[in-house]
Amino acid sequence: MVKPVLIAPSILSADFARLGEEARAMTEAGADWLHLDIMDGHFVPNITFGPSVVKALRPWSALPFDVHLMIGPADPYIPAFAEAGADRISFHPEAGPHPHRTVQLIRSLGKAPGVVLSPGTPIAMVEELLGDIDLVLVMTVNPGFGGQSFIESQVDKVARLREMIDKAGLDVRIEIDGGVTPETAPRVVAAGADTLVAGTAAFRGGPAAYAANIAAIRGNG
Ligand SMILES: O=C(CO)[C@H](O)[C@H](O)COP(=O)(O)O
Ligand SMILES: [Co+2]
Repeated sequence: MVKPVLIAPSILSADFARLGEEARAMTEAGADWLHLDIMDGHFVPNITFGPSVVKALRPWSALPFDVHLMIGPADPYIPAFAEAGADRISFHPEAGPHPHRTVQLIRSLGKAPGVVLSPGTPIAMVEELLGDIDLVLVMTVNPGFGGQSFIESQVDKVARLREMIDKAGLDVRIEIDGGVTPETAPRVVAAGADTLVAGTAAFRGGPAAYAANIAAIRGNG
């Protein structure tokens, strides 16, 4: 199933003192979704922000908010992120003992569930959930920080996952997160990805460069 490639800039690389303006600038520059990285200093070795910041950002952009939870446990906080304005909520299956229950919770709140595979996490961790989710987020860096180098071995994982999804006739997006640049993007798209998160490559150069950055990642640069 071929889908148009969507670009989801991660505001992890935005100017945190001007987050609202940054969200608006990325929206006007042609982004498809805004990716919001939630880190708790426990599941990953970094801390970002919580539902109150998601809520504060909501008036600045009408784009879908793609919330990437790097928190453990995730379930107790999911209703607050849904209430704050998340449209899509993805979680790491290692964050709790019952990932299918987490999928059900996200769905019950009217949001699109996604499961995240870290570089060391096998496809088997999502296989039984594929029929119930909207998206698999394949991480091409270890979660926790922006600006890391793309991990090449994950390209083959994307290809295997695409084959599995297509063989089952499922409508599940494959999103890539970490080290996405105009150079790495075409390789993951060729392997079957249809949604690209970009932090560093989307926000470099400041607001005047955002439209060109997005076009370059999309392959129209
Ligand atoms: O989830 C993340 C890190 O855990 C970020 O979304 C990701 O790292 C984006 O940043 P960059 O494009 O700079 O790698
Ligand atoms: Co992310």
